Order: sequence, then structure tokens, then C-alpha cells
Amino acid sequence: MAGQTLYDKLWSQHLVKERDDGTALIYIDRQLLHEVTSPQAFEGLRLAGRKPWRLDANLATPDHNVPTTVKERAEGNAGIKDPVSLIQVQTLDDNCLAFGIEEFKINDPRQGIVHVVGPEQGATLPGMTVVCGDSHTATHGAFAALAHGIGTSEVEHVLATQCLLAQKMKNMQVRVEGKLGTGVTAKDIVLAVIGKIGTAGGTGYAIEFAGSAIRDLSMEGRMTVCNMAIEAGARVGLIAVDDTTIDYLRERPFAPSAGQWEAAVADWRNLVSDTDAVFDKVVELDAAGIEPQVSWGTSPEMVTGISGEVPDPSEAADETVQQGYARALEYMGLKPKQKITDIKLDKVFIGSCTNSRIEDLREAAKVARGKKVAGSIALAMVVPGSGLVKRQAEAEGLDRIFVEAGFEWREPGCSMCLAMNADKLGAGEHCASTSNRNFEGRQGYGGRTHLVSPAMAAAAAIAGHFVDVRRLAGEPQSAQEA
Ligand SMILES: CC(C)[C@H](C(=O)O)[C@@H](O)C(=O)O
Ligand code: SF4
Repeated sequence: MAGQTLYDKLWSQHLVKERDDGTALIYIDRQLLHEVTSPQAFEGLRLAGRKPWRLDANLATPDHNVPTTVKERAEGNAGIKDPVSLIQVQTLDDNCLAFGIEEFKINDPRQGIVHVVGPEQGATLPGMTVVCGDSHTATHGAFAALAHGIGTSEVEHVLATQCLLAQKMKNMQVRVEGKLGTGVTAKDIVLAVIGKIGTAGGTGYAIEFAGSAIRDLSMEGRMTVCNMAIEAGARVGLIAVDDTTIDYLRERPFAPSAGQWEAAVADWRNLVSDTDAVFDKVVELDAAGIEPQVSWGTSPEMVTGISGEVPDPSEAADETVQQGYARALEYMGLKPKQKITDIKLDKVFIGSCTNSRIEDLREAAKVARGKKVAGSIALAMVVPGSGLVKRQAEAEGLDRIFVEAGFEWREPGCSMCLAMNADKLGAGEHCASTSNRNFEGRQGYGGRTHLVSPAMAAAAAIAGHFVDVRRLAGEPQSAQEA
């Protein structure tokens, strides 16, 4: 019998029952909750007169609707001006209190984007099944956890039973071998993968990211890669356990305590695909060939390297692609064959569950240090993914680097990743964004999103247009482009 993939192992370890038609019931170890997709789930419990099955399997924090300025945050929930946003956040607080679920509230230093908070707390551990009413739950797969987003009725089901109806996925391996060039990051890897396989390339698969370039990444980088598996169509992204995983988790608040640590680690070491495991599909990429990426269109697959140009729709393979490209160019206000470096920006957003961890902020700060945000940029903001990331960044002096350069230093939350709070793009504005989605209107009605890495976003803020961050490395500090 052929060996098992990491996904096969995680699946079989959590399988409660499987029917002949392929539907199965799996056990869920951890549920993360935020304010957008949990209200109806709690309401359902209430109507059915049920209680959560296992309180300590749940952890909640508000993120999508929280304001990010110090002034608004000083007022607590009352600082949320939008009435719907306020109701959502207040309802999460009320439900967590009523049902006895642990919550990091708006001004708790541990509050933040749910996908930053879970791993940071050690609430996401190798070998777990992790769910959340949020498509970017794939992020947690960086820890060899079987993690994916679920809908609100499933949130209720998991609260009530600790189980989930699921169907086994197929196995895909995305192997990235070799060394990344200087200035090229995890974000560029995952954008290049999506550029190659497309936004439907991973549909029906659990993607395991493997190869030397993936092993060389920090946990922060691995989370960035798994975070965007969903943008490649795969609900699950996975990375095998190694020393990097284990080192990251040591002494995290929710991680196994000293007495249980060694046993846990011994167990986690098995969370790798067997060498003779067979994948249904394998995709290979050469790390050395990956350039800093910039998305030009309205789907994450509409992406190219910084030395590239916007495509000419008339040269596209078939009519459907031609129409898609033409529509994207019109929305984005770009011309065929326009150089990526000629795209001017209005706003810059460094944040989101893709790129708001300490390493992301360090990379951006390295570029911003001693420089100034271009005068043509209306707003450049840095939004740490959690209160603890913010605190760490401040201890390292990163906040001062950003503020001196002209960036706004904000409070943690989803912020301008999606237009669900006060941080939004105006119609027609171009934004260099470290987030994960660039659909029409994603960051605000009529807003134009370009997905990039933190270093590329910082470089674009300084120049006012996209620049190759690799060329900035070692460049003398000057104001010539400011
Ligand atoms: C609001 C939430 C349900 C949504 C998601 O599922 O991903 C959001 O986080 C997003 O990024 O679009
Ligand atoms: S940061 Fe963006 S992608 Fe992540 S959970 Fe929030 S809205 Fe969704």
C-alpha cells in the first residue's frame, strides 16, 4: 500500500464516520470565531436550546469591523460608527459572555485578525482540525493542521456537536525548489503559484506546499503561502511539520505545557507526507525564477512580475479570456502593455491576515527606513495583525520608522483588506495592498487593488508607483523619488 499524504493522515485521524456516498463526519479540535459569521450560529443554538459541546475548543476575537485609529479605539465598541458593524461586534461580546467562550475583545492586547491570533497564541497546533467561518482559515495549515473555512450554519453545527460534515478532497503537491532571490518573499511565491495554476487550479484539492523554498520559509512566510491557497481554489493549504514549526510554538500560551511538550512534539514529527505517498497532481516551480509579483487585474491570477507589463487582451488565448482581460483593464484603468512600473498609486495598505505579522512589518520597515512616502500618495498605512504584533513592532522601533517615513501606524484589525470598516479606497484609487483579494470593490466601491508583498508595498509608497524592490537593496537613501 502506498504511503499517506499529510492530508490523508490528518483526515483519517479525525474521521468519525464515512458513508458509501463519500460524505463523512470529522471531529473538530479548534473553532475560531469572529463577529461576521457567528451571530446566526449562536442564535441557532439559542433557538434549539443547546449549549456549545466543548467550550475550550473555541476562541473568539472581533476583527473585520473594528476601527483602527487610536481615537476611535479609545472609545471601545462605542468608537464603531457604522451601526451594523457595531451590532456585530457587540453581539460577539454578548454571545461569548452568555455561552462562556473565551474572547479577546476590542482593546485586549491579544485581539487581532483571527488568523494571526490563533497561531500566535498556540491555539492552532499541528495535527488539529481547525475551522472558522472564514475562507482564509487555510492559513493555519502552515502548522500541518487540517484547516478550512466553513459557513455560518456549519459554525453552529460545530458549536453544538464538535463535528462537521465533510467530503474528502484530492491531494495536490505544489513543490517550490531552490533559493528565492533577495527581496523575493513568501507572498511572491504564492502569487506566482496562483498565476501559474489559476484561481480554479486547486478546486477540489488540499494543496500541500513542499520543496526547499518552502522549508526555508519562517512560520510567518508559510502562513502567507497557506493563507492564499483559497485564492488558488483550494480550501486547504498545508505544510509539513519541521523544526521551524516546533520552535515557533514553544511556550505559546495555548501550546502543550512543559510536562506534555515532548510527547506532543514526538507526535507532531509524524505530520509529514510519507516519501512514497502519491499525489493526484503535482505542480513544480523554480524559486530562483520568481520575481516580485504585482497583480494588475481583478482576480489574484491576473498577476505578473515587476519587470512585466499589463497584457494586451487582443493577444489572449481565447475569447473568454480576452473579454475577462478587457473588462479587468477597464475597471483597473490600465492600458494594454502598460509597464507595471508605470502604475501610479494613491494609497498603500500594509496589513491583513496575509501579511501583518512581525516579519512582514520588519520587511516593510527595512525598505521604509530613512525614506519618505511620496507626496502623491494620499494615505499609506501599516496595520499590525494583532495587539501583540503591534507591541513587538513598537519594541523594535518599527513604528517610529514608519511614522517618520509618513506612514500611519494603526490599531489591529482587517482594516482596508475589505470594505467592512472605516478604512476604504475611494472610487478609481489605485492601492498597493499586501492583502489577498483584488475583486472589484473589494477595498471600497470602485477601488483598484494591486496585490504585492510588504517590501514591494513599502517601496511603492516611497516611489509613488511600483518599483522593483530588488533594485532598492543597498541604494543610497535619497529623496529623489519622493
Ligand atoms: C467576512 C468573511 C466571511 C470573509 C471570508 O470568508 O473570507 C472575509 O474574511 C474575506 O476575506 O472576504
Ligand atoms: S484580513 Fe482580510 S482576508 Fe483576512 S480575514 Fe480579514 S477580511 Fe478576510
